[in-house]
Formats: sequence, C-alpha cells, structure tokens
Amino acid sequence: MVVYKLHYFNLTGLGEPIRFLFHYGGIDFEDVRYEMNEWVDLKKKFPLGQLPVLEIDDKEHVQSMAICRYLAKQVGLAGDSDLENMEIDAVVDTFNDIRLKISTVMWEQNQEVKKEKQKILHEQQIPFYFKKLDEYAEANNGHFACKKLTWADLYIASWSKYFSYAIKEVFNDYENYPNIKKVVDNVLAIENIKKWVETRPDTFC
Ligand SMILES: N[C@@H](CCC(=O)N[C@@H](CS)C(=O)NCC(=O)O)C(=O)O
Repeated sequence: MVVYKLHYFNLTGLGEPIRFLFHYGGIDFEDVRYEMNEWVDLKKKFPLGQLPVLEIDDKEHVQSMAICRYLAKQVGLAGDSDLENMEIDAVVDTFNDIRLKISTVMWEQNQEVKKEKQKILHEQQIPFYFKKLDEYAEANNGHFACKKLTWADLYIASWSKYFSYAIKEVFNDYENYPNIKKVVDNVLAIENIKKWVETRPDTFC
C-alpha cells in the first residue's frame, strides 16, 4: 500500500485542495501540520523551503499544483483528454491569479499599503475575476470546466474557508456570483468532503 504524508501549515491554504482530493478519493494520508512559530527552524529541512510537501513512500514531492494534478488522476477527477486537461488547468490558473492577489493583501503588514491594495482588490480585481469564474460555472452546467465534476471544482471549493476569512465581505453572501456559489455548495455537499469539513481542525483560515 502506498504511504502518503502531507506536510503543511495548520491552516487550509495550499494544503486544503490536496486534503480535499485525498478525502474525496477515500485515500488514507497523514496530515502533518506545522505552526508558524516552528517554521524558522523547519524551513531548511524541505526541498524548496516551502510547503506543501507530499511524501509518497518516503520520497518528497513539491509544488501544490503538480501534487493536485497527480491526485486528481488517482481519484478520477482529471480530464479525459489533453484538451479537457487544458480547460481544467486554465480555470484553476485563472482562479489562482485572483487567489494570489487576495492572499497578498491578506498577509500585507503595512496598513497603509494594505488599505490601498484592498480598494483595488474589491473595486476592480475581485469583480473582474469572480464574474469570469461565475460565467464559466454557468456555461459548464454547474461546474467550472468540462461540464462535469473535475478537480477544478474541488480546488476552488477548498478555498472557501480561507476566503471566508480573507474576503468575508464578498464571500459570505456571494450575491453577485450565484453560479460560483452553486458549484462550491455542491462540492461541500459531497459526502466525503462534508465529513472532512465537519471534522477538520478548527483553524482561523
Ligand atoms: N509554488 C508553491 C508555492 C508554495 C508556497 O508559497 N508556500 C507557502 C505557504 S502557502 C510557504 O511555504 N511559505 C513559507 C515560506 O516561504 O517560508 C506551491 O504551489 O506549492
């Protein structure tokens, strides 16, 4: 039996899409979590000095997107063709473009800069990207790509807790983005995912 060990921080972030994929597929894995204050000493122990890292039978693998694509194939949530995989990758990359902007603002320490960035985020960047993603969800019968459940749906849904902290003003009602909300709600209602979300460690984001 393959032994999986996921190393990530004690929050959702880039670890959560991987956890969602493991739980969706009913695959056992060890969910190793680190606190931020341990990180200075631990950083040098990992290949790129960053997390997540997935150990598969004692070999370390880096880069969350590569890990997600690998697991998506294992659990049957990859595309059925190169074209489908490109469609899935494109929507996930688009989501990550805005996700990264949201994260950058969330972790900004300079309050002046943060305020300025927040304004651009809320007035321009979120409306632009979320409207696009909402259109994808509408055009794909309640999914983000390929008119079927793929890892793009799980990926985006896995960020909901993080977003409910980082951009609660937008995320709590999703009024302007009903198609995104529908996909996210449907993923969160999948039995294995629901069970995981109900029982996962309670972290701030
Ligand atoms: N491209 C990498 C980015 C990983 C990354 O940015 N990880 C952050 C946490 S979300 C990290 O390890 N930060 C601590 C550091 O860089 O020291 C991936 O997708 O895995």
